[in-house]
Amino acid sequence: MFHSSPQAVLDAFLSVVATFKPIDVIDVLILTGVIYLLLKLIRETRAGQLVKGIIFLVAGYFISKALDLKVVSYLLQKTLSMGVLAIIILFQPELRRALEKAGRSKFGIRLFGLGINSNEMKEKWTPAIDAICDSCVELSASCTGALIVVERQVRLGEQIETGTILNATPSKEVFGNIFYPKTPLHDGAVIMRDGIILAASCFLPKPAKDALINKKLGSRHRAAIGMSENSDAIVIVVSEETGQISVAINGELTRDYTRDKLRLLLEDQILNDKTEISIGKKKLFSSRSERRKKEK
Ligand SMILES: Nc1ncnc2c1ncn2[C@@H]1O[C@H](COP(=O)(O)OP(=O)(O)OP(=O)(O)O)[C@@H](O)[C@H]1O
Repeated sequence: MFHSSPQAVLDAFLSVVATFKPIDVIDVLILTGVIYLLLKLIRETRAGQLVKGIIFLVAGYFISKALDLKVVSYLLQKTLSMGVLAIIILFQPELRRALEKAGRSKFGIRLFGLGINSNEMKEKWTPAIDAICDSCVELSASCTGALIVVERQVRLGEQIETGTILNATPSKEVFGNIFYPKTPLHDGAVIMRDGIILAASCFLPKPAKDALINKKLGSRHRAAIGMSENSDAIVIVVSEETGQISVAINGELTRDYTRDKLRLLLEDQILNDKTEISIGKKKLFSSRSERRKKEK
């Protein structure tokens, strides 16, 4: 029987303190970190509703137990024990994104040695950045729609499989040919890896909350937002309608890039490996912040 008198609580507390070892601090810190990440994941996804449902089921289980409702408590117990599997299936995209995010964090990259030496990056990407900037300016002037994905730590094999492998050295002529209307590869996105045009005509994922996005944005811009939400890729869009150059990073689309601003951003992001946009651009759409506002 549990005695909850103040003396019993104090005794229990003192016995915990007496047996506390330095390793327990690490134990507590890890548990705190896991709980913090879970709460963050729940806040940022539709998991919040599910957690409310689980609390409802747990409360129902204890009430039915207390009232000795055998069948109801048996059914609730079985439902709850299957809950873990259901959560994994229902939240597969969110769990996957969270694990990918952990893997591409600075700690994860260092831990698994995935970082690429900066000289190597410069060698591979400097001519590619030139080609992207030159091409975007030309495509913009002729109002030719374009979608260019720069792959970073997260591999985009799933999207690459939907397109056609090219392995081409980037240049404004090659980009011009790919995106020229009515040619076989103009539809879809180009994916670049290690400074090379790896594939063209690739299909990109939709944003998680398509309905919350500015209605003025068409499918090309939405695909750019979706791809940048699902990975750490930089996605460059040239609008067929207005010729405007936009960039999506981390689910946020920023617009009105000139050649110089685009070059600055790409150098900053790719060569200096910045994870956030560092030039002062007005955000047209912020999927995460907008989502949070709507969910409040
Ligand atoms: N999921 C996707 N993955 C890759 N490319 C896509 C995707 N959705 C649309 N596109 C590309 O965008 C084109 C359609 O663009 P749409 O006019 O709907 O978009 P938009 O954002 O209004 O762009 P624009 O300003 O260029 O008109 C398609 O022909 C295709 O090339």
